[in-house]
Amino acid sequence: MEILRLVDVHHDYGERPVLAGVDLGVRAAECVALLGDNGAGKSTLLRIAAGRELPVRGDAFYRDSPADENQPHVRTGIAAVLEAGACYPDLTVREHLMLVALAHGGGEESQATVDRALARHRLADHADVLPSGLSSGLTQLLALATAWVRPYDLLILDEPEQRLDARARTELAERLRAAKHNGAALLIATHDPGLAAEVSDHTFTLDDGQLRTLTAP
Ligand SMILES: Nc1ncnc2c1ncn2[C@@H]1O[C@H](COP(=O)(O)OP(=O)(O)OP(=O)(O)O)[C@@H](O)[C@H]1O
Repeated sequence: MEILRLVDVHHDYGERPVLAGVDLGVRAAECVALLGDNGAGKSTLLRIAAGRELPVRGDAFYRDSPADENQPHVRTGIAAVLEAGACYPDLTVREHLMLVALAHGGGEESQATVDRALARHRLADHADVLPSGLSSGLTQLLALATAWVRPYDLLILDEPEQRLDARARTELAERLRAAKHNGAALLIATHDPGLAAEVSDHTFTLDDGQLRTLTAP
């Protein structure tokens, strides 16, 4: 079944159209990757898919109901790591992840879940560090780790590879494939065609506000 569906989505910020009739479906256990030039509209599309922004025309559906982050079931089901997330300056890496795990109902399992996420994101040695003490790559890994300590069935990531070194990028691809094999639907925007080729079932470029198929299975 389609977890995410965009139907004839149009969006603009004033005069210039950013999205001009986008149709897209993402099924369970499927990854869709978006490539495209700077300013092509990828982040805009992802924000609409995550229910953080309403399109000026057309519809975005999460599991057949409007994708609207004000709805609790949408926040429960969609894990989105988009533009640089907000950090609490006085919470450590571990405390950030515990906060997310507990807020999403992790309960007694949260500690073990967070320990696994720290290890898998190479953050174990930085668990007690404050955000101001993290490098840009480790900050990105913390943002990505927040999605791994909570349940979701739709994962939306905007340029998840940014600022990661080669090994971290390889590990990211492994985690994304694992998430897909566990049944999640994935939508990612990336400037790394290699990452798209490694993890996606369908890759599109966003050009003149429209999706064009780059590869098909
Ligand atoms: N909040 C906003 N207000 C006004 N214009 C915006 C806003 N957000 C995006 N835009 C504009 O919409 C267009 C698409 O931006 P968007 O960030 O979606 O592109 P992108 O494909 O993600 O780019 P990049 O690869 O550089 O991240 C750009 O021209 C951008 O300047």
